[in-house]
Amino acid sequence: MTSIKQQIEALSASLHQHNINYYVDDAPTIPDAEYDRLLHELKALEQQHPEHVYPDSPTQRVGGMPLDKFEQVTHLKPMLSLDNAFNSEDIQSFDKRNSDKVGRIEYCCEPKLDGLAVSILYRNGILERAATRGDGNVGEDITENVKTIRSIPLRLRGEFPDLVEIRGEAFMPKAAFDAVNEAAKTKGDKVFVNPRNAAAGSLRQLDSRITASRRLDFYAYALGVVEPESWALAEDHYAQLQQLKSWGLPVSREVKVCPTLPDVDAYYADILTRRDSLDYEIDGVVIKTNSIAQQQQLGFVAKAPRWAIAYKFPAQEEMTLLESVDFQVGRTGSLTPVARLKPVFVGGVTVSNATLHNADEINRLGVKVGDTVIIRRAGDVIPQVVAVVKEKRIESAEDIVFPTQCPICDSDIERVEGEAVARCTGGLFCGAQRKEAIKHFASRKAMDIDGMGDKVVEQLIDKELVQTPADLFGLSASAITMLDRMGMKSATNLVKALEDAKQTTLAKFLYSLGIREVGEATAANLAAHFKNLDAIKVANVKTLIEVEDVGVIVATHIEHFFAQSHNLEVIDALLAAGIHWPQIEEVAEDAQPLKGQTWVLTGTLTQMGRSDAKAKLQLLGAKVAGSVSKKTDCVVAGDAAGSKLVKAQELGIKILDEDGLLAVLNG
Ligand SMILES: NC(=O)c1ccc[n+]([C@@H]2O[C@H](COP(=O)([O-])OP(=O)(O)OC[C@H]3O[C@@H](n4cnc5c(N)ncnc54)[C@H](O)[C@@H]3O)[C@@H](O)[C@H]2O)c1
Ligand SMILES: [Zn+2]
Repeated sequence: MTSIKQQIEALSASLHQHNINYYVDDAPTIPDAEYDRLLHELKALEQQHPEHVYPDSPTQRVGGMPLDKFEQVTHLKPMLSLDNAFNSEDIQSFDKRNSDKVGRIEYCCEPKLDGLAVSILYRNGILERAATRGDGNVGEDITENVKTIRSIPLRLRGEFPDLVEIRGEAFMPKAAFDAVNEAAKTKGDKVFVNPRNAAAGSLRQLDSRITASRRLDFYAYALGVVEPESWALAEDHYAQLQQLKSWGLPVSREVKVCPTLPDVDAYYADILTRRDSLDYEIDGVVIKTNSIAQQQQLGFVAKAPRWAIAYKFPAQEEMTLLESVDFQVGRTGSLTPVARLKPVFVGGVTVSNATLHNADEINRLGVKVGDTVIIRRAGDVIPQVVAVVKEKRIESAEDIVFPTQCPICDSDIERVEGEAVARCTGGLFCGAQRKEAIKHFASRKAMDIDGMGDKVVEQLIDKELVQTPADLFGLSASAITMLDRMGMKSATNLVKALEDAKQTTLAKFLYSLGIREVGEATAANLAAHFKNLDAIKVANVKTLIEVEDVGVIVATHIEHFFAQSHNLEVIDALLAAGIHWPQIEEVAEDAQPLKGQTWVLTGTLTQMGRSDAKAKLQLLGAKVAGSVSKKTDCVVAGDAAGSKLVKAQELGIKILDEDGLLAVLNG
């Protein structure tokens, strides 16, 4: 059995290490809730065994420590932490303990901003020095960085003391946090776990240009040292904050005087409901004794004032076990790994699933099945796995393996090089992709089935009248009348529209299959190049990239699509249903009058889409380029054509308007 002393030492050592991770490296490895539990455990042990309370215990000292890469600043008055309360009873006993000593207390309530404490010294109204809290006695000189925060005045306004120290919270607004992490992910840099760590990491930069780019903000919440001491400060905390405001310092609009405890509870409840809509993170409210005289009577304990308390909100980060990973197929075939978690209460709800996004994200996190992970749920945002608690990794933890077959339709899964997302290639057949596939198939630029809108498609699938596009052509008018607001007349019209749609072109048919990245223009190029469907079915990447505008990625998608037997079955069924198109004639050289020419399209065409025009020009043999150069043979200038038209004029290149183009196309 370990002795109490050993237990206390082990807990202290662990908390000390977590303090370093959090305050020095800005990279905690466990969620705050877990840290708080460990600290609570230590406090309880120390209470039972006061002989083992050491002066350097994490319960006795502010957790931070100044880094020696910064100049050190000794605070004129220590910067302390706050005691925590987690429920209304905690607040009641806080109030009772204090009012027993000093009589009835009025409170001032403020949001507990989730950033880091900063002290700013103004001498004769000029910002002289700014420092972090550090270990409470010695902080770091971050003057240059603090000066980059736009809301902090470099010079005070109005009437102010000769020397005044302002204390407040520097924080990173939610939007700035998202932007910083988005950019870091793109660059493959380290991602911050939460806005607090991001703010601390940004403010403790040796290069203040980096700090400036991070869009930090600041709210003042207290006065430190003031000289001369006789200077007329207001007598309560709320009024002092108004003084700070009159000097030009930003003060939160949410600060409120709460005369009674029920007012305090109401304040807490109100701001908790608005937590998600605030521009910045808060992790609770700070309840302060409003009267400065009462504050002085109450004084301090080891590392916190007796006259204030932090009333914490439910944690937004928790840790739990990742039990398994499932793969969901989205409506466009994308495969999303979903973490199945041991249920955990976080952000006010019980969470048992979290998205892992894609393979890149899994690699970035280095997460395995069987790991203990940190889950973050802030507001309505879907729960995220933000980190692995590496120290809790078990030996039997297993790598997450992506399936090679679609869990819904068993088609091959492809992950094209350079793309983060893996996808099911069974687009025409896959149950997960059915609705999107058929909506696309029926759309105007594809098979152009009149009256087959999105709503109709959705109902046909929901009522299980249709599973693949081929089933559309077997629909009877009486079956169609089962849909909402579909009388016999409209149903008959729809059957007729289906019949009419069977007559199409190879290009439209290819486009309607919904092959990834095969748009109208590519479909037209494929049709013109291969001239019949059978040739396209057996084409491979090597032969496909010979087609105008088809690169390796598109070619890979096409090859994979036609390699799926289920897709081929649906195509056969479509042809059996009577879909047909005119044979594409071998185009003789002289039928390609624009062979060897380079054309450029610019401006808006009113009678056809740009991609249509491009495909038609290509059929006539022209190459269609994106920019004008000396090698350009002709520029088609639609409405509002701009710089390309000007350049063509400068180079003396032939210019056609839309009518001119139509004349060429219609031969
Ligand atoms: N995950 C980890 O490994 C780890 C390690 C260490 C600490 N922590 C977390 O850090 C927190 C403890 O940190 P702490 O000691 O810095 O204290 P704290 O953040 O709980 O409370 C004190 C701080 O609140 C801030 N504050 C915000 N708004 C304020 C306001 N209106 N008035 C006054 N102060 C305001 C100040 O910066 C002050 O220093 C806990 O939540 C703990 O879980 C986590
Ligand atoms: Zn599938």
